[in-house]
Amino acid sequence: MSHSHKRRIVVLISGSGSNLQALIDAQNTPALPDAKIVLVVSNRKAAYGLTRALQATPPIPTAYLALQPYLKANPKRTRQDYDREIARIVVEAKPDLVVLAGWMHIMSEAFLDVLIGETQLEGIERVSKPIPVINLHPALPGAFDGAHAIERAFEAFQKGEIAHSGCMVHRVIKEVDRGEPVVVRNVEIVKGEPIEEFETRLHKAEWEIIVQGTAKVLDDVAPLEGSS
Ligand SMILES: Nc1nc2c(c(=O)[nH]1)N[C@@H](CN(C=O)c1ccc(C(=O)N[C@@H](CCC(=O)O)C(=O)O)cc1)CN2
Ligand SMILES: NCC(=O)N[C@@H]1O[C@H](COP(=O)([O-])[O-])[C@@H](O)[C@H]1O
Repeated sequence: MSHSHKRRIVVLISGSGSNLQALIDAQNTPALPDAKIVLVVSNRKAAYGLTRALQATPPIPTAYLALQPYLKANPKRTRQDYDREIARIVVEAKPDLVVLAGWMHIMSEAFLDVLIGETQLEGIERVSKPIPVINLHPALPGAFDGAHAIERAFEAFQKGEIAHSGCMVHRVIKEVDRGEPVVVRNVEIVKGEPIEEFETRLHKAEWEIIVQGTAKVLDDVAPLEGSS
């Protein structure tokens, strides 16, 4: 289907939002044409990424929902109920694409089933076309799945187990960080350097690949008008 209006992106964050900022800055540039971040969702109230969204021009709507307060307020509900609530917030924004940009929460199938139209939530239309979800991960495919990947890769390099590390954007499936890679970038680790220098190098690579990966999947799911 060719595209006549801005392609809609929802971004999920948990922290500083430097990758969200890369996406904000790339909107409607040749790197990310005809694209609009329509909502930023955080599971942490103090996430600076929420501030980045509100300080964007024009400001980007935000939503906040944390797991533990949700369970405390709803003692009969489960983590899956929480994930469905996140899915509701996301789907109501009618995205073409969902980007996990430092979202530090493992999504159960309850979330993914809503996004692919398998589950219909009460009060909202069933998703008619699966909404792709992608994730930015600070390691190479199959290398350091899960949390704290940067530290684990750096430690493995010190032990001589790896020659370099990297980062990737991948599709999100139930199995954490095992979805199909969309963009993969090797990142050098220099012998003797402090982890901070490696981390800085890696984040700079992430800021590039998150835009590339978002543009690539958007072009798959909502091609620009006139594109082949
Ligand atoms: N179903 C999927 N969910 C998520 C994926 C995925 O590929 N499939 N990617 C992750 C992102 N991620 C690494 O890239 C990641 C984030 C968080 C965790 C984790 O262990 N989270 C803990 C809580 C940690 C905390 O609150 O500090 C948890 O969820 O219990 C692992 C990997 C996003 N989700
Ligand atoms: N497993 C997921 C994970 O570790 N994600 C990592 O969180 C950081 C978010 O930074 P940001 O909040 O500045 O964009 C990024 O380094 C991203 O790779």
